[in-house]
Amino acid sequence: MSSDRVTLECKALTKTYFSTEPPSQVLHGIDLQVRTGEFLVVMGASGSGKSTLLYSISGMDRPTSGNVLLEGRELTSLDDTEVSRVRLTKMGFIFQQAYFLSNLNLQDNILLPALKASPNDKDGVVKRVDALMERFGIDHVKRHGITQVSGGQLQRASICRALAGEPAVLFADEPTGALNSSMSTEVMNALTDVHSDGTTIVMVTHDPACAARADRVVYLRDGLLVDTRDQGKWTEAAAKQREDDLFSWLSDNGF
Ligand SMILES: Nc1ncnc2c1ncn2[C@@H]1O[C@H](COP(=O)(O)OP(=O)(O)OP(=O)(O)O)[C@@H](O)[C@H]1O
Repeated sequence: MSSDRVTLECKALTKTYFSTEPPSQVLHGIDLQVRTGEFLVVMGASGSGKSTLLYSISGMDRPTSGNVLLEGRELTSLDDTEVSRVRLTKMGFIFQQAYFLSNLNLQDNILLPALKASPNDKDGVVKRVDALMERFGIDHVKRHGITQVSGGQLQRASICRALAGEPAVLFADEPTGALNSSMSTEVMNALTDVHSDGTTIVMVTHDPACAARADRVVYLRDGLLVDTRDQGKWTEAAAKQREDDLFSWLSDNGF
């Protein structure tokens, strides 16, 4: 359930890639507010700029102009070291491919960033990570290597790692993109759970079934936000209807 407070905001955000000839402007002035506790999904056709938007508002990349504010703090004026610190302590990330170190077991991979963020709170971090792994059903594989678990387990481990530092916002870029449909449901159930705890989530997805879980969906076309859809709270009972409604809204937008 989202509140009236705003956790993340961008204003007049633009992004031009100068590595191409000619340079290509991908974002053309995005204004967006993400409320505290909100689950927001960004959709749009391939190449519309969804990942670029996600990277630009999460400090993974620098926008060309405009402002990004996290909990009221201007990110765009920080230097790279300060941005890295904000990412480590205030943000969690889940990607399509789970990036883990092959020489560490699952638990140590999950612990790594949170221990880096809070080196003086080792006991607290370990306790939190243990609780997360139990909650998301991977405590029995915590000593396994990363090639000894399923894709769904690995992605749930990514969620644990992203939440271990108690982030203000969780960013997910196609978190189910590499999963089959039952693993995808597993992961979306986990994210729905995380959201019901009050975590703010911003997710990019192509999948209407995943997007149907969100409180709100925004539609990006050629680097502009052209439509927004409030969906209210997701329930399993109404899931099919909600997916159908979302699908027709997406079709109207040319998806
Ligand atoms: N680092 C980069 N340098 C130059 N151009 C880029 C770079 N990253 C993305 N682009 C271009 O920017 C445009 C938007 O890409 P982006 O990945 O943000 O779109 P998307 O909506 O997430 O696409 P998809 O759904 O296919 O992942 C594309 O034309 C892409 O080729």
